[in-house]
Amino acid sequence: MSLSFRICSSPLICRATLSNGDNSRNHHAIDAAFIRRAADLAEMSAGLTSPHPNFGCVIATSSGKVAGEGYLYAQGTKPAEALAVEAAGEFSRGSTAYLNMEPGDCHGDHTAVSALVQAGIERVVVGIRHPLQHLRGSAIRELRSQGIEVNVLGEDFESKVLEDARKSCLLVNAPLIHRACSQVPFSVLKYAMTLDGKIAASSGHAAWISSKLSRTRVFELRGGSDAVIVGGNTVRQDDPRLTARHGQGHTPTRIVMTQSLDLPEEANLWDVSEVSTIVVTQRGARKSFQKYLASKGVEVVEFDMLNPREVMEYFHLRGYLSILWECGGTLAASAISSSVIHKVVAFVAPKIIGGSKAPSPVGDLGMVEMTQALNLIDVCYEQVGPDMLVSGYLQPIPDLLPVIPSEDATVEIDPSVDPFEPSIIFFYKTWDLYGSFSNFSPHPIRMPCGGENDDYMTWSSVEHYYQANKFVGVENPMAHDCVEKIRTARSPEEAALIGRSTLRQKPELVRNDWEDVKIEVMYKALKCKFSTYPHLKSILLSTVGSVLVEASPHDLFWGGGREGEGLNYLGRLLMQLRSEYLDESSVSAENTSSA
Ligand SMILES: NC(=O)C1=CN([C@@H]2O[C@H](COP(=O)(O)OP(=O)(O)OC[C@H]3O[C@@H](n4cnc5c(N)ncnc54)[C@H](OP(=O)(O)O)[C@@H]3O)[C@@H](O)[C@H]2O)C=CC1
Ligand SMILES: Nc1c(N[C@@H]2O[C@H](COP(=O)(O)O)[C@@H](O)[C@H]2O)[nH]c(=O)[nH]c1=O
Repeated sequence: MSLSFRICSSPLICRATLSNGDNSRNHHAIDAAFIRRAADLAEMSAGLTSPHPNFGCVIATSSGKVAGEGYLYAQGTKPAEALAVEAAGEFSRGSTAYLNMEPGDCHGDHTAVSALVQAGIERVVVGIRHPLQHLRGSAIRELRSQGIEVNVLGEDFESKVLEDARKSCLLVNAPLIHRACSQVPFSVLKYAMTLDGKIAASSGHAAWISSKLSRTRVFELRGGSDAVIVGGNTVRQDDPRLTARHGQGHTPTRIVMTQSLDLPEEANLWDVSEVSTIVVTQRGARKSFQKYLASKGVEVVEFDMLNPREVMEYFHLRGYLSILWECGGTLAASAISSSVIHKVVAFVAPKIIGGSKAPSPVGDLGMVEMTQALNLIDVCYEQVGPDMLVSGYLQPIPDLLPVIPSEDATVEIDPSVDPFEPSIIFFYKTWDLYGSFSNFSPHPIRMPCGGENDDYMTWSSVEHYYQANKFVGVENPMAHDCVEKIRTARSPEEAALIGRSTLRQKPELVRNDWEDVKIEVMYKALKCKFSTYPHLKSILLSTVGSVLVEASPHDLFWGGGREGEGLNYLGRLLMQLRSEYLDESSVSAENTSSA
């Protein structure tokens, strides 16, 4: 079965026609086709302004007619959903709205949600949930609370055709999804090469390999990126402009990566009258040239270790979502080796230039056998004028299902958690609302000291017990001293300080099996604490259904990390304990009722 669209302008009544005439039975195919259309619309907003989430919306009537469409023009402009219902007018009432992605903003009068509600939309189909943790699920909940049926692909129903449609939604917002899941911007390596695999002649001359049409596509790619990056050699060789001459809004920042800072005094990139340029270099490189660049308005950023990963982490922190790499093979190889390149876009021109010294798109990666070659995924082929455009991903788009902070395994640990709409309780400092979950909370526990005699001792906090256990059982008087120092430490902070610094400075005092037993040690201490203090157990049980996350930005093992990158083992152990207490109480309730 095939589905075809005719897009009309005003009055925007278009038709999605099922070729076999049956438009009632195959709902999945219809939903999938409209969602793909919403993703195509979303794609249109890429590059009109600085990259932002791309939103598209299709309003379809119950008979499968497209009544209205819209896409977000730029951040702060009318939501795609509002544009679509406006276009659909009275046809919105009772219709279905197809959204490539859950809207972020759902409170107030001029949001996507209010537009859909006020227009009388009956059903909303969402391609993917919003990838950012703090926004995910809110709009869906709000729509449902207003009585609108909401279906999310992959959650409410699954099929191959819907999975493909969902993928198009992931792809159209790949940079945002990467931002939500990793510490680097989404990076695309683009190059133009001859049929014999050269990106320039042996002389270094490269203007031009690809056709004018292909180069226009490059302008569009630039327009959809936050920044374009090249290496020092490309600046010396090509004197590029790297502007997005596609006639529309956004122009990306230009970035030059150079170790030597041995760059020409006159270069197109030093003209920052329309677009800015940032030069990233090794700390201390050519200070006088740095001053010269600064006088031209070029920003220079020094790095202790100039490498693609450090540079990408830096631009991630500066808020960059997507980067287009237009460098030569030397820097490209370094970037691929550092795993910062996610997608490759190659224009292959039907030309042969030859030359054993002519540069190729990717320098040495240290591979010696074809079995080591990197295989692209989701490869696309497209003819652009005389050239062939081959693109594909070096790394898959991270999937968003199911979404639990820090670890998908949370649901396995605690089945009471809804994998799709987890409510999250963060705890960290002892004075916070759930501060008693912290290991630093002032709740002494009585536990065996772990030595040979296994006498019970009182530990001022879980932290005291946990830190001391690093050195328990080690046949060294200094280890015994350390345990005692930690046990008598005046605060959990002091206990942590002694434990952590001794582990770093005198690793020989740490028990050999520490890495294997530390989770068990923590679990026992937590179990003792929550069993000793009934009111703490009640607080823990009151959180049923919520994900517990220790909001430590530094501790990526016990805590959830700054952006959910931590393993959150403390949160996980507390959820496990909660689950066990729940099981115990349901067993005792059963016993009481059967007695
Ligand atoms: N057809 C096409 O699509 C393209 C063709 N070209 C052509 O390629 C040739 C240049 O290729 P190439 O020499 O590989 O140029 P690159 O753009 O890869 O520049 C390499 C330079 O990048 C800088 N650099 C900074 N950090 C690193 C790092 N960690 N690893 C590697 N490099 C780093 C260094 O600059 P420094 O020496 O200043 O310290 C290095 O010399 C030119 O002939 C150009 O015309 C270039 C781009 C695209
Ligand atoms: N030679 C070559 C490309 N080269 C890339 O384009 C840069 C020049 O950009 P600009 O100065 O803005 O026109 C150059 O430094 C290099 O990064 N690109 C292509 O699409 N096709 C080509 O054939």
